[in-house]
Amino acid sequence: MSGAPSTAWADLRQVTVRYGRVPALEQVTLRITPGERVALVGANGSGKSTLLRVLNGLAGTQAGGLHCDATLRQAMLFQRPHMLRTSAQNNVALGLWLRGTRWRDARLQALTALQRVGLRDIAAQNARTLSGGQQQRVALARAWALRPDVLLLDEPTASLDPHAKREVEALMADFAASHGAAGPAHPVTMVFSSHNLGQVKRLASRVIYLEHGRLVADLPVHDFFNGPLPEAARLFVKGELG
Ligand SMILES: Nc1ncnc2c1ncn2[C@@H]1O[C@H](COP(=O)(O)OP(=O)(O)OP(=O)(O)O)[C@@H](O)[C@H]1O
Repeated sequence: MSGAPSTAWADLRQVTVRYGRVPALEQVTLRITPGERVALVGANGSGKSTLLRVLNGLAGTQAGGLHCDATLRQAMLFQRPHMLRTSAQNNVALGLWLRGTRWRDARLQALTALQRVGLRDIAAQNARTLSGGQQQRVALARAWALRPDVLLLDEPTASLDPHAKREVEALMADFAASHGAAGPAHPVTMVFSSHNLGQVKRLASRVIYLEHGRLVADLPVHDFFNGPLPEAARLFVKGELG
């Protein structure tokens, strides 16, 4: 990732991503500053996951400029977390070990992270046997243990029941209120995609609405839900809220 230095964590200018002939993002321009809680909303296929993948460096761009502050650490969570066939504690410890922490210390730090998500008691259980909600909490502990400055989440609660959804959402709020390795002056930046507009209202400070890969609205959360919106975004909100 390259580009002009910027105080923003991420600075995208006219970014375009295509999969073959399929346009996934079209000339998207946006800046995200540290500490923001940004929700990405839009219909299926509107480009939310692609935008998260661009921000995480997982997707290549065909056009435009992209700068991300590489000094800030990132972690990413997906709708269905990938758990290795070993204990929850080892699943968390492995992330730390891969970054150079000694295995013994990694296991100890993993326990602390699991405690933080309320799963200390099941640390020894095979992670693959845990419920979807518990697995997502292990994934949050895995991210937490790495003390990221930026947390990217792709529909993290989409496949969870209402109770598990609330638990994971509370942990996301807790995570967003904390700070990463850069220190207390640098609150965590959170970017998440969601189809749950209630969740967006509760967690986001800013909402980005995408349609067919284009950024159609980018507003503070209050304005998104209370102010005038472009027609497509207004109909989307009306439809999603039923
Ligand atoms: N690996 C891929 N190969 C080909 N096309 C892809 C690929 N990933 C995404 N696309 C296409 O790019 C467009 C944007 O997809 P993306 O997954 O970013 O949307 P989304 O808003 O996250 O959708 P959803 O809400 O269903 O998760 C869609 O038309 C999709 O079919």
